[in-house]
Parts: sequence; structure tokens; C-alpha cells
Amino acid sequence: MAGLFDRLKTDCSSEWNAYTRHAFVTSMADGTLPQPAFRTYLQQDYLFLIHFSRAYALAVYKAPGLADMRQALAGLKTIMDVEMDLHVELCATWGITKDELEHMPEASETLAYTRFVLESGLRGDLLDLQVALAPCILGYGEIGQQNRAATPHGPMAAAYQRWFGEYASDEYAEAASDFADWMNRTADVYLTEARYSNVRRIFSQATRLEADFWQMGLNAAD
Ligand SMILES: Cc1ncc(CO)c(N)n1
Repeated sequence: MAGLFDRLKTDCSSEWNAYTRHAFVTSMADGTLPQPAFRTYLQQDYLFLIHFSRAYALAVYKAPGLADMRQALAGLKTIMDVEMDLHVELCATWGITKDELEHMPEASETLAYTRFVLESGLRGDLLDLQVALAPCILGYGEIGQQNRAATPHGPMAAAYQRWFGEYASDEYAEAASDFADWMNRTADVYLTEARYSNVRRIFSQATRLEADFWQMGLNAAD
């Protein structure tokens, strides 16, 4: 039987494609994305990752056993010790410090997405939380793989190459595949058909909030 992730992707294919093939991503791949769009996105993404880390911390709390607690902790550590360094490094090239980044005003799109994920987890159980987290880690994994061979041109080429390099890396692919396995295992235990429409709604909403997040970046360059 196919896992929950494949089922959700199939049932939410239009939202999924609008997110993973968004104009922000395709223009980053060819290098035409304007610098202010990328910069706004990256600054907001740092704030996003702070709250996303809180959501992973909630997964430690919501985990029904030690193995699930360790899996959630590993995800939390990857974000805080690895992924956020990318943002700090790229923003440093524009003279923005870590402290400035942390204290930037939060955009509505950042607020909406992160608090939606947290709320889904607070209200529900580990499965609801994993489904709300899934579009983030699994979507970026897919975007990384799809754009593995991208060769952006122009003045932002190095930054975009660095960004794709992070999400196309074997380490990120492995983290994404571990996450999908983890969510699918939770579903094997907790998912019932009666629950599925609610689980699907959470996944669809989080996926649409991802597309809105890209759009926020694009709007900043208008
Ligand atoms: C908005 C967003 N979604 C997914 C990821 C991947 O962690 C990220 N850094 N930011």
C-alpha cells in the first residue's frame, strides 16, 4: 500500500504543483529572480525557521514514545544547527547580522503559515502535526531534486546555486526521506478513513501557505 505522503500528494496535486513549481522557484533556477525578492524571502524564512523549530519541539512533546521523540529532536537539531546557518551566511553577504535577522518584523504570510502549523499540532496529535510539517520538508526536498542540475545565470547565480545546493544535497534528501517514513509509520498506527478528510485538509492548507510564502517574496520585487 502506498504511504500517506503519496496519497496526499495525489489528492492535493494542484496545490502541490502550484507550490513546488512556483514562479519564484523557476526564476531562481534560471537566475532571473530579482535580488529583493530573494532577500525578502530569505529574511522571512529565518523567522519562519524559528517558529518551525518550535513546532518540531512540540512534536517532541506530542510523540507517543522515545523513538518518535528522538526523530523529532533530530529534525529540530537539523533546522537549528544546519539550515539556519545558510540564511545567516547569505544574509551576511548583504551586511545583515544574525541579531538583526532575528528582530525583523514578521510578515503576515510568515505568521499565518507558522502559527497554522503550531495550531494544527496543539489541537491534534502527532499525526496532525506531522502532516502540517510535511509540505515544508518534503516540498523543499522535491524542489531540490527537481533543480539539481539548475545552472542559474546573472548577478544572483552564486546565491541561488548555494540555495539549491543545500536542498539538493544528499543530507537533505535523506532527512526528507526519513521524515516521509516517519509520518507514514505514524499513519499506519493512527490514520483511519474517518480521519482522512481532516488530515487532507491540513496538508492542503499548509501547501497553499507555502505557495503564499513564495508569492510574498515575488511581491517584494514589484
Ligand atoms: C517556507 C519554508 N518551507 C520549507 C522550508 C524547508 O525547511 C523552509 N526553509 N521554508
